[in-house]
Amino acid sequence: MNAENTPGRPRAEMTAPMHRETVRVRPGRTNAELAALVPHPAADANKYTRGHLSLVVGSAAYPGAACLASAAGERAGAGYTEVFCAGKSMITVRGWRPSLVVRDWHTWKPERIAAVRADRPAACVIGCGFDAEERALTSLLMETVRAYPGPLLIDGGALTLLANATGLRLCRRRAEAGLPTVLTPHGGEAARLARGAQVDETLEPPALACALADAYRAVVALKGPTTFIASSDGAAEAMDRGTAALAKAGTGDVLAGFIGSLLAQGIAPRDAAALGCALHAEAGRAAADALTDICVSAEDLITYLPAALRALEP
Ligand SMILES: NC(=O)C1=CN([C@@H]2O[C@H](COP(=O)(O)OP(=O)(O)OC[C@H]3O[C@@H](n4cnc5c(N)ncnc54)[C@H](OP(=O)(O)O)[C@@H]3O)[C@@H](O)[C@H]2O)[C@@H](O)CC1
Ligand SMILES: Nc1ncnc2c1ncn2[C@@H]1O[C@H](COP(=O)(O)OP(=O)(O)O)[C@@H](O)[C@H]1O
Repeated sequence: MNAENTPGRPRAEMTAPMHRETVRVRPGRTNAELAALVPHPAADANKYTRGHLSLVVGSAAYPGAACLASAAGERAGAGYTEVFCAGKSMITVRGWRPSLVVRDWHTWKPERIAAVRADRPAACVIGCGFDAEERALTSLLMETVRAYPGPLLIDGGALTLLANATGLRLCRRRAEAGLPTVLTPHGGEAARLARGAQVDETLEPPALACALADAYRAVVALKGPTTFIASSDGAAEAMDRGTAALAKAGTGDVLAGFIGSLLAQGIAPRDAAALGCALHAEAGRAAADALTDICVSAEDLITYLPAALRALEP
């Protein structure tokens, strides 16, 4: 890595020519900018004031994704982490971490969640470990997009189920109601979202992130070796702190848990995406320093989150 690319150093904004479109690409944020966003608990905090994170995750096919996302959410600071998963996944999630509150996702009623208040922040993560072939999950997703009254992060198989005219309309309706949505696609999921919104899926990643953000009226973190974070202002923020050690199954589920937890603690959606992605990348670096870039797995990112937080400190 050359000195210009050292994480945490301020770099200049550039206008990059993109495939068939030009978007502004902003450099990633500095350590000081990110450290200022970290939600340290107030002295009089309780588990409810620290943020209520609901995760609707983990089909019977993928209980591991529920474990990873929810443990990441808890580790990143949410005060009350509640997991709604397939009945068959419950025993796995409970056994993995007893501090998680685990329920059958048939009991998930997004419309019964009280409106999110500044002194009782909350957020929902949906889709990690969704099996997109399981069509019954479409109604669970669409009902959540329609009725969840706070910030909502959509990841994994739910992105595939969202990529159609109904998903597009419901996301736009959330934006009109002032409810933030964050989408965290990898390259394959981004292409599906693009097809669902009649966006050109061959755009270069920064332009694609911006186009998806505009179409779905959402904050989009398009993941890859460099992750591009966009909202509908036409600029993409480049987060290039990562390492190839992160290229293993399950690391995206951990990222969804980190960002969801920051949303649940009241951080604004674009800031939560920027801070969550940077912490995830720094955790990958710290884990690779200790374990080598060969041996890191998704669970290690949860273990190394404290090192990532310290890496941002001035
Ligand atoms: N432990 C667990 O329980 C885990 C559970 N998980 C859960 O599994 C569910 C399915 O998610 P998934 O990502 O495994 O598969 P899916 O999105 O159906 O398709 C993948 C296809 O997309 C394409 N593709 C193109 N670019 C790509 C890119 N950059 N990165 C990746 N793929 C890219 C590529 O197609 P190709 O280019 O080969 O044609 C590839 O074949 C989801 O709910 C997730 O949360 C996982 O998180 C793992 C740990
Ligand atoms: N070569 C790489 N360099 C840096 N980060 C990477 C690299 N490959 C993958 N990542 C990161 O790892 C994560 C993978 O997420 P994802 O593909 O959704 O995994 P999964 O679905 O298995 O959980 C993303 O945050 C991505 O940015």
